[in-house]
Amino acid sequence: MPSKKALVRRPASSLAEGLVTHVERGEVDVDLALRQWEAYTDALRAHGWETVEVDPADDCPDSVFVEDTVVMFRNVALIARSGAESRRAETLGVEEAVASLGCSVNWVWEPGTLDGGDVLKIGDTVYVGRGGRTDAAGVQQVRAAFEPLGARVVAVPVAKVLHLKSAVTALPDGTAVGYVPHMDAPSLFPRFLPVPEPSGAHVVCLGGDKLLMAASAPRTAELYADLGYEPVPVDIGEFEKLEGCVTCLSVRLRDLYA
Ligand SMILES: NC(=O)NCCC[C@H](N)C(=O)O
Repeated sequence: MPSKKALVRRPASSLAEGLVTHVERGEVDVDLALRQWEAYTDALRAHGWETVEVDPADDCPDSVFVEDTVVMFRNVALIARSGAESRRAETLGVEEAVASLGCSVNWVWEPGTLDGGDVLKIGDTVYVGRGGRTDAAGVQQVRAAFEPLGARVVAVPVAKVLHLKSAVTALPDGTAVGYVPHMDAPSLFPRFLPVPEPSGAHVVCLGGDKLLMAASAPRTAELYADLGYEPVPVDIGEFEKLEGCVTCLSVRLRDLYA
């Protein structure tokens, strides 16, 4: 039976110093961010996900964006090596967490770089964004780690946004959903639905027809509802100021052995 666990990591007290690359820095309210994070994790639990907290890392401002530190394929965890040097120390607690859940653990090795936000899985196809955080060696290491397990890795150029998944994710039926002005190569996705808002392109499939998504994309929520999905909106405004989105606040573990 598939597992329904999700790694999450409490926001660091230093959250307000998180990186910004493609947006202007806005003031982050850390208390509000904590309340938004709690509501986000409540939404996961309300839909049957057991949340597993990685130990907090107060000296790593971006550590709440746990998705960037590890990529799962089946029960194999590939520990990332961020293209942002200031984020590299985040992986320590994550290694411990995935190992204690019984995952087989691999690492992206120097000089390769990879952020988990650049990896989008649709079935056995693993799209890897090659952009500001993930380099060619990182893409190659994803191939080496996952293709022997049956994955097909497709490299996708990413120049306009932080990560591949800043611009495109996927619905439960495998349709890619993306905000075209932020994409470099939409034609790489064989089944593709354009959405009208940047944050509408970010969905976390909660199970069945439920889609966790940002409250900042009401028109896209209407589009999904009209297609028979049930949007579950959460306000993650403080994380959006740091280029975060709903996907980056958790890592779902759906194929654990135990
Ligand atoms: N996967 C993601 O979308 N991660 C967001 C990371 C935001 C963080 N401030 C960063 O620049 O690394």
